[in-house]
Amino acid sequence: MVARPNRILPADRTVTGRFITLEGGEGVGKSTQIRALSAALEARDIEAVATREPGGSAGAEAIRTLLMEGSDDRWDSRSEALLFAAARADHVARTIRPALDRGAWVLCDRFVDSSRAYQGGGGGITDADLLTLHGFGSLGLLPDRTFLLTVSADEAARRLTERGGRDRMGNKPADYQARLAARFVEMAMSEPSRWRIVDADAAATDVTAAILAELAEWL
Ligand SMILES: Nc1ncnc2c1ncn2[C@@H]1O[C@H](COP(=O)(O)OP(=O)(O)OP(=O)(O)O)[C@@H](O)[C@H]1O
Ligand SMILES: Cc1cn([C@H]2C[C@H](O)[C@@H](COP(=O)(O)O)O2)c(=O)[nH]c1=O
Repeated sequence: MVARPNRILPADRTVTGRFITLEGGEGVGKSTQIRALSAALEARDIEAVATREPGGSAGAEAIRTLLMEGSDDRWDSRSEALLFAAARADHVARTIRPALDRGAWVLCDRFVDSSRAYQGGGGGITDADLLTLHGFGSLGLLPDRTFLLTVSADEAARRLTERGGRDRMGNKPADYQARLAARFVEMAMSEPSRWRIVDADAAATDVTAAILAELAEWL
C-alpha cells in the first residue's frame, strides 16, 4: 500500500481504514448522514467509528461544554481557536488515530476544516495560524475525503426549527455566518482531490447514496 502523506505512522505500519469528514453549516444533515454511512459500512463488515467535533473523546467532550455554552462572545477568536485545537488534539490522539491504526473507518462530524471556516472565515484567524495549531496539536492529520453538505437557506432554517434551535456558534451574527459559508466553498474548490460538494437538499437516502458513490473506490 502506498503511504499517504497525511498519515504520520511508524514506517512498518499500513492502514486500510479511511478518514472521512462531513462539513457544512448547522442542520445540513451531517449527523443524519454519519449514522446512515456507519450502517452502510457495517453492512459491508467494515468497522466504522462515528465521532464528532468538538468532542469524540472524554477530554474533548469536556472542552465542548466550554465551547458550546454561554453567550456568543464568551471567547475571543484566539481563545476559541486554541480550545477547538486542544479538543481536536485529544480526539485525534485518543480516538481517531487508534481507530485508523487498527484499520477502522472514521466518520467524523466536523474536523479542522470547521476551524478554518468558523474561526478563520468567520473569526478572522489566518489559515496559516490555524494549520500551525493543527500541525502541533494533531500532527497535521487530514481526512482522506471531506464532504461539504450544502442546503438552501430556507431548508436549513426549516430543519433547525424542526430540530429545536441553534447553538452558541449558530448565534453569531449574519456577516460571520456568511463569511464561514463562503470559506467552506473556497476550501472545497481549492482542494478538489479531497473535497466533494453534495447537494443535501435532497432526501436523506439520496444524499447517502451520493456520498457512498464518492467512496466507491475504497469499498
Ligand atoms: N435530507 C434531509 N431531508 C430532510 N430533513 C433532514 C435531512 N437530513 C437531516 N434532516 C433533519 O434535519 C435536522 C438536522 O439534521 P442533523 O442533526 O443531521 O444536522 P447536522 O448537520 O448534524 O446539524 P448540527 O451541525 O447542528 O449538529 C434533523 O431534524 C434531521 O432529521
Ligand atoms: C469543530 C468545530 C466546530 N465549530 C462550531 C460549529 C458548530 O456551530 C459547533 C458544533 O456544533 P455541532 O452541532 O456539533 O455541529 O461548533 C467551530 O466553530 N469550530 C470547529 O473547529
